[in-house]
Amino acid sequence: MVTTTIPQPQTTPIHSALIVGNYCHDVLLQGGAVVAETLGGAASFISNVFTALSVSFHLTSKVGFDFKYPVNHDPIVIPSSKTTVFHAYFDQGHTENAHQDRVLKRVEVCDPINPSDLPDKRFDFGMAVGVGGEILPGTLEKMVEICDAVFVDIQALIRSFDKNDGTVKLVGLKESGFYHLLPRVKFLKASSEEALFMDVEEVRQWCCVVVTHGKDGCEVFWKDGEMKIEPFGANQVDPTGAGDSFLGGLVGGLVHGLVVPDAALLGNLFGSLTVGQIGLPKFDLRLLQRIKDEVQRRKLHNTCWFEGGDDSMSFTKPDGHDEFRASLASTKLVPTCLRDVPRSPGSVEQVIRPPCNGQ
Ligand SMILES: Nc1ncnc2c1ncn2[C@@H]1O[C@H](COP(=O)(O)OP(=O)(O)OP(=O)(O)O)[C@@H](O)[C@H]1O
Ligand SMILES: O[C@H]1[C@H](O)[C@@H](O)[C@H](O)[C@@H](O)[C@H]1O
Repeated sequence: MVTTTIPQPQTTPIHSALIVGNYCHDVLLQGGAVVAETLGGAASFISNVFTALSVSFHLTSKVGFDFKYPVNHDPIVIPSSKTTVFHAYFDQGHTENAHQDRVLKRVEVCDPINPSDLPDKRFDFGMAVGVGGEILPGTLEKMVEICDAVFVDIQALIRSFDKNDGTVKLVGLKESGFYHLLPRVKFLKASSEEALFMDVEEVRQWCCVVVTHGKDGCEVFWKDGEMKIEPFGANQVDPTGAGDSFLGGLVGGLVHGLVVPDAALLGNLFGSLTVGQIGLPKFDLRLLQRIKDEVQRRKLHNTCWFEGGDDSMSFTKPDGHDEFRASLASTKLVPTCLRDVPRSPGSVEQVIRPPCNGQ
């Protein structure tokens, strides 16, 4: 019998995604002076990358009556509360238990996100991406119940805040109150500073762990192996949100059918694009189109790894990985034009002067 294969149309898979974490106001300070004020929060950086990559999502975020930025996905406004505010001090780095490149202080805090604030429906995947302690253990528990796969930024779990001045400190993951939920989490992202507060060897038995290393790229750890993923060059002016955009790029890549090592390259690319701008980055439209074209050409799956694809295949560095990296790097080489830059949410930020010079 002769059989024919009907060619399938090239479409972007539709997924239902849930992002959970509060928007915040970021104030960048250097030498005792305010150098910029911008929209912040991992939820805003990730939404920005998802929108750039045409990934649709539902967002649960809380802000206060004073929230001052336009956003595409409306937050829940709490009339009796102020919006969470972080002050980032760029000349006080290298203190014990703090971010290496800056000291962060949470100077206002909005209400936590309760389990009852989450929608009563199921999602293909969810992202727990709090910044100010707003995600409670019960909230993460509900997320793992209503989402088929959950991605977690460890900063949502291990931050504590000094009682007097709000300085961000980190606690061990085991002591965080979230540890028992890790076997139900698919993916945990940590910066190299945050990774010191977890036992990577233990956690990788349960979920995929990715550790970001700033300008040196990232490492992916899973049960049976690990892999270093090369970075992209950048002229860093503000590191804020690099990890968030990284996570947006990585998950966006998985949604588009990339395997984990290739998706991590996309994460590195969006991290590098973010450090080159102050606050929430604006992506050039032609650059985005080139990135999306490369991703479409590269995708090896029609389903995602987190939808139960072949694990061994998803974690092996596939043939053509280095060529994919080179083609992504080349998307940045074509000169961009300011008039192509879309006005994204948060574009009314006030920038007074850059917080740090390129390295
Ligand atoms: N200077 C840089 N040059 C190129 N790429 C960078 C640079 N800094 C960060 N990146 C990219 O962004 C990713 C995340 O950066 P980083 O490790 O600093 O995260 P983070 O500490 O969580 O960031 P943040 O807390 O500021 O959001 C890195 O893995 C890398 O791919
Ligand atoms: O906007 C930033 C960003 O989301 C960072 O990832 C987070 O560490 C900060 O707390 C926040 O203010």
